[in-house]
Amino acid sequence: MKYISTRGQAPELSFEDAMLTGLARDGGLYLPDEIPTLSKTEIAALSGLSYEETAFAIMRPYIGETFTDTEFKELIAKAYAGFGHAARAPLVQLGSGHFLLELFHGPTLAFKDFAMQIIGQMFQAALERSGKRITIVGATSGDTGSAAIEAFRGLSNVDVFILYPHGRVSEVQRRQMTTPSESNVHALAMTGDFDDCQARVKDMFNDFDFRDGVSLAGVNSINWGRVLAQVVYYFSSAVSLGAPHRQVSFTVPTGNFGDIFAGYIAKRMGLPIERLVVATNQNDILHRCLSTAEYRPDGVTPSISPSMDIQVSSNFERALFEAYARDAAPVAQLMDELKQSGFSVSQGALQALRESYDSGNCSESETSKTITRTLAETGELLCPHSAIGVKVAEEHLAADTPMITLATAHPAKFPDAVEAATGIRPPLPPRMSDLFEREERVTRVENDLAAIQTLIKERIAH
Ligand SMILES: Cc1ncc(COP(=O)(O)O)c(C=O)c1O
Ligand SMILES: N[C@@H](CCOP(=O)(O)O)C(=O)O
Repeated sequence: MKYISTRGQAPELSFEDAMLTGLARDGGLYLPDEIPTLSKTEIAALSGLSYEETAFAIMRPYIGETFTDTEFKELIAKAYAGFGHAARAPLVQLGSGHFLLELFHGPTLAFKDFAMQIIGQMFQAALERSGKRITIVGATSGDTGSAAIEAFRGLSNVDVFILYPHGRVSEVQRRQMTTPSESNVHALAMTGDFDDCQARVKDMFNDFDFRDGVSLAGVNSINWGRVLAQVVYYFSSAVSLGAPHRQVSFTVPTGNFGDIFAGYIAKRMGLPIERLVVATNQNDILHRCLSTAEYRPDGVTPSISPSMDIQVSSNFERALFEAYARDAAPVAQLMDELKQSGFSVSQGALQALRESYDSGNCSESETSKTITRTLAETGELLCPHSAIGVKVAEEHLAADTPMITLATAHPAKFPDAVEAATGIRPPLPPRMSDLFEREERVTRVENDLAAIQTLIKERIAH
């Protein structure tokens, strides 16, 4: 299988190279040249498998010769061994036809662990083989950064730099990034919002001297490997509710569009998904675009769901590529327009997007009320991001099709918002109970590309 760029001007790569490359050299995102499909019989055969076995079955067709079957099974086993729940991604029932997929039992308590843990294993194996050393630079609104640091801390052939928006992540998220003591971990608190952090990361990829000089790699969901690993839990959850003999729908709290795009891939692979619902917070550019065709970022407004405070949604580019029938030219054109004031999606592409995705948004007060009400009605304590999913899902429930809402983070990552809504301050799991006593190590940086590049070069020279 070959990987192609959404902008059509970068070399085609193997899985291993696409994974280690991150952003394509034309600024686009890599996607497989064709999406493999599973027959009904093959999907039915997933029933009763462990999460690890399902991960192998779903991801294997994409990885080509990168790992042997035995190697890949070992990497998967190591990736999920540290999860705090035997099912890895348990499904709980919230109400009639409505289920919650708990994706927060990994080491950093957010869904990012599902992909980052296996990416960490795959990077390590590939780097050990090649003897190469890389510099990972990532942008985070809180969860990707902590998951990446957890996956790469202490590795001798990797430095990991994480840019997060200063003052705009929760204290737990910040401490998860600033308290690891390993010298290859570099938490950078940048002035600005998540979109600024992500833009600087993309600038670094587009500066080829810098990129090649530091052997830059990316673990944001610009990396296809991240999206691929997230496809697995769509299959595991749908099959446990009766797929492929029954359709299911999903609602996904959405920011950078990686998670819901993984659902789209699952559907293209043959999983009978009736609807994929994009749930946004007040930074609802995706909902507005799906409603009006207009994609015009107007600044991020901080919310109680900070991980979704995003207006320049990276993976929407992959969705556009599919909506334009994989024609890279209009996608490249729209991405150029995005650098100015934004763009309008053509009517044909809008129709294609609407065939794939429904959408809804959720205000701050609705988010809080949903946390309060869900606890009272079901006993489930939601994080604000998951609450947005639940609220929007409730607006899209259909009589005959079960709805699965993705619970993307543990409530203890956002204790202030949860306590304000319920009076309960959710405790951290015992393994993290000393998080607030650990010493923090962080560098404050301005939104200044050259200064950040200099800092990175100086740090890796040591
Ligand atoms: C807790 C949480 N929920 C939802 C999202 C949105 O996911 P995505 O960016 O894949 O759309 C994120 C981060 O992006 C997150 O950290
Ligand atoms: N919400 C994310 C934002 C980055 O998303 P990614 O999936 O592209 O890494 C975060 O928590 O950092």
